[in-house]
Amino acid sequence: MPPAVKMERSIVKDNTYLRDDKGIAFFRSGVTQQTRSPEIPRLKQIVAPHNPMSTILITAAIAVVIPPLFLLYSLWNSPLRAIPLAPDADILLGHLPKVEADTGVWPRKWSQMLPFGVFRTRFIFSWRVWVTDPKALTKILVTSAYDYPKPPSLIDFLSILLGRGVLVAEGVEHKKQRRALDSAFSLQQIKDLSDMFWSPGRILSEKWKEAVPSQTESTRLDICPLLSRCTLDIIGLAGFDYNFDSMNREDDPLAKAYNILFGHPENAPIIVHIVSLLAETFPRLVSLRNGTKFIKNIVQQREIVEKITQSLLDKKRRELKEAIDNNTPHTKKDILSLLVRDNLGLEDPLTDKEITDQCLTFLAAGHETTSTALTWTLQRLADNPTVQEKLRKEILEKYPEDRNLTYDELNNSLPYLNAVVREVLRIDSPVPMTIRQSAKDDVICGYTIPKNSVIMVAPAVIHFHPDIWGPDAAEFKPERFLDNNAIPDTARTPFANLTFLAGPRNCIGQKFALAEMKALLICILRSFSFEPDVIGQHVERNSLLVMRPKSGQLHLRVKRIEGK
Ligand code: HEM
Repeated sequence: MPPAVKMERSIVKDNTYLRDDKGIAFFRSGVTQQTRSPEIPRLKQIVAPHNPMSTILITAAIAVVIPPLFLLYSLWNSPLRAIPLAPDADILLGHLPKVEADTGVWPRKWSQMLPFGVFRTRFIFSWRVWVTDPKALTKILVTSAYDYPKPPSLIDFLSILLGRGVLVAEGVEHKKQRRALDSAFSLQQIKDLSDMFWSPGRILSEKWKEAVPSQTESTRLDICPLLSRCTLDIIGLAGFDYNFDSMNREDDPLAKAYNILFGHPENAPIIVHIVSLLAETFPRLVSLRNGTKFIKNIVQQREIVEKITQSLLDKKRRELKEAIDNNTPHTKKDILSLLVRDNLGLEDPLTDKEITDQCLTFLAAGHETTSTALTWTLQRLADNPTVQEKLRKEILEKYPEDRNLTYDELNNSLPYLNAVVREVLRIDSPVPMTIRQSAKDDVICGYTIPKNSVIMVAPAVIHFHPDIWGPDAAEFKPERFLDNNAIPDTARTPFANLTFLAGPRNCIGQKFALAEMKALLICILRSFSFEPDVIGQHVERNSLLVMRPKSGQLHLRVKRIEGK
């Protein structure tokens, strides 16, 4: 017979009790045989007060109460509380609803009413530090860029979407990838690629002509879908010589998987948003997010994309090998072909996975950014008929014949087009804000920034600040980019204009994007004029990664240009 003490312990530990009319029977986990103890009266005394339900309730109460208390205490105790706080916070959600409403509008107001340089908002349980001061931005984006990575929970989410391409990689991994990509995005390379913009641009025009039959009356048209398909086709061709042909057909497997991946990330279930926020403080919670149906579906689609991009990579390798074996020039111009070629000569070459992850990265970074930039351009032109007319006149006078312009012609011969594009990208930056998290303690604008603080870098705020861009900062005025003297000294730093960010993580595709926007605008403005659907209508914006119209649509009244 085992000693009484030993039995007591095993019962309490096993925690599985049954009471019968003769006393207490206890079971060991996994042991089916019922054992009865002669020590029953004493055991009864020990075990009887334990009610499993109350234990569960107490544990649940602790689990619900302790983390918020801990978070509240961290908020209250944070050195970030010395930074000026934006007003208008909701008691529970803080500034989150206002920051999410109509991109940039509220943070812009706060930045202009609080002292210049830095201010703070609250997202439920965590502070966000918004930086507008150029010296501080130099540190965050350039001199200490690798000490301000993207927040780990964002990296985790982006890795699920994109793999670990250059947009997601951090530190040495990022430096390696960026070096490997540099020559594929060199000026010469972009010049070679710019011929690829014209054919999709003309298909877009033809499609719109079908939708806008009359030359005398305007037609109400949602301009978003075809602009989006057109830039998808361009990045497919330029990125990896892949023809989605998405303006003509909808059954391409890569386009289908990609559209599910990136369709509408803002439609993710609320649990995904909440866990993402909490994961800033409790990183392990990301596993909860990753178990959702939403994320599992994303992983499935990414696997489809990965199979296709791997077969594209194999094709590029075969083409390169053939050229080498036959001693013929390797004439492929797409970014993936160049990456495969350049990779051969690298001391520390990219792995297959690193290369295929770049394909998804190019799609994600280079598709919606450019199409939404064009969406906002057409809206600005519709609202500003004088600018629209002046721009069309410049294009038609300089190039009456419809032909493919070279990169140099696009860049150097149409100053007003250049000014319009730069102004739209300033005032309607497609990436209106980006987010970083300090990897160590630091001091910014004289304030202590402890490790793990979340930093907001927001073109949608900086570009509207009168202390940087002058009193007309909020106005759409392409002319400011025609006359160098019209730009105040405070705006003549890379940190005043952050559409493509700055520093080692700036947009690698910016020359490509500018040339693409110009080529497509030429194709469009030759054939169509635009008016607002409703005069004076404000189009609300929404941005998870890219700033789109909130409704997902933008209707304009479109008319054919006579004779075109
Ligand atoms: C108007 C169009 C575009 C805008 C406004 C834009 C803006 C940006 C911004 C703000 C970033 C930095 C994001 C961050 O670190 O938080 C970025 C990064 C990037 N962009 Fe663009 N982009 C545009 C078009 C393109 C195109 C066409 C491509 C490719 C062909 C491209 C490729 C990339 C890549 C690969 C990165 C990651 C760079 C790195 O982290 O080293 N972008 N872009």
